[in-house]
Amino acid sequence: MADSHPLPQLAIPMGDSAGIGPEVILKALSFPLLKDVAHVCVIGERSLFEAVYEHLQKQTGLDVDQTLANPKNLDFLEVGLKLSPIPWGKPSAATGAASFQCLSTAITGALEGRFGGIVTGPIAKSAWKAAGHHYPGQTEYLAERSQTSEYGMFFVGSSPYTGWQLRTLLATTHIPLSEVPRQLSPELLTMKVRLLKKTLQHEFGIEHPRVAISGLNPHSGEQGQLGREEIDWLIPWIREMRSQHPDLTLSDPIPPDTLWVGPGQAWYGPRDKTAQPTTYDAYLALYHDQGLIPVKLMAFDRAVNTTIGLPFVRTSPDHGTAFDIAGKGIADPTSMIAAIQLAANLVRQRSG
Ligand SMILES: NC(=O)C1=CN([C@@H]2O[C@H](COP(=O)(O)OP(=O)(O)OC[C@H]3O[C@@H](n4cnc5c(N)ncnc54)[C@H](O)[C@@H]3O)[C@@H](O)[C@H]2O)C=CC1
Ligand SMILES: NCC(=O)COP(=O)(O)O
Repeated sequence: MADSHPLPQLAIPMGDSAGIGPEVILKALSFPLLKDVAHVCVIGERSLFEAVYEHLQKQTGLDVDQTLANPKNLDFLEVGLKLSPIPWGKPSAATGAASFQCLSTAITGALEGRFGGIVTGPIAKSAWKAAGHHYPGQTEYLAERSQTSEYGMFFVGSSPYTGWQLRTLLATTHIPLSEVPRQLSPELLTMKVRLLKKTLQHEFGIEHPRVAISGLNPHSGEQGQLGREEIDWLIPWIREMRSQHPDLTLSDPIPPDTLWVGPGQAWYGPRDKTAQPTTYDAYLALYHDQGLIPVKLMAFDRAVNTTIGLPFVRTSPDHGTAFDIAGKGIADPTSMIAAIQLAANLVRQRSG
């Protein structure tokens, strides 16, 4: 397939069919601009998408010609699912098994070179568990299937107000908060910084990246008074990294709250138009919510989650399954559109 088609080849596994995945896929693929960006193959059953299309048409009064792609006009890779009627808002072992099978099929296609990238629909981790698939998320399954030990969860969002791009890597991801200090180590951060530098240089064209590192404790420990990780190993590790990577600028550990003041100003535009916010090319957050609270405050409707370090491109909208609004026709596809655009750009970058 890849040889006969000049556009990047992307697979979109549908995600959990009880959620908004199929809806945001149909909405995103109705954008004519995306036709020139990538060739897309939806992984899931055409009949399921037809049922979603008909439901949204009948139940919500959407002007379907304007807002939804007609499944008749899309390419599907079917995997033999039997999931109708759609269980709106009610994930189960069956929907978990189905979303897992769709992702698995997409990964096989990417590993065989049929797809340059995968744009995942949102899944419910609990439904995967109910189906017997004990992965913390799609990221970890993608890494295992591609035998990738060094990978990272990286979020990218462009401001609609200023055009500034917020890029955030999470050092640890789907683990309990109590585990974070135990899992953080100089070795783990060294790997994450190496991956981040490579990504910024090769995929975002930033030759000498500037990276801000968050402290772990309030006020970055306040000289050990509020926590010792910064003094005991984080600051010595940063010094060592600076000597190993002269082409990279690394900040000291910045207090985890004030770290986000500059990005907030750069995202919304500074109040004082003459003041230049202090910003970095990327932000290394030490745990999931330290990075994702600011990302979602600023960019929930448009940030993209991308897994760096894989042998193929993987992006995803930053939101989840949104079971509370499934089937209502009100899901916003902006993040899915951005995920498709970023995946296409990254595939192009990789193919030179
Ligand atoms: N990449 C993935 O597969 C992800 C999956 N999840 C999964 O999603 C499930 C629900 O997680 P939550 O924390 O509730 O997050 P969520 O993102 O699904 O929903 C949070 C809130 O935002 C709203 N929302 C989300 N996406 C929206 C959209 N496109 N348009 C309009 N409103 C939207 C929802 O209605 C809800 O009120 C969980 O099972 C979680 O594991 C969460 C994040 C990423
Ligand atoms: N909150 C981010 C998230 O849950 C990403 O999940 P996944 O992409 O690993 O499935």
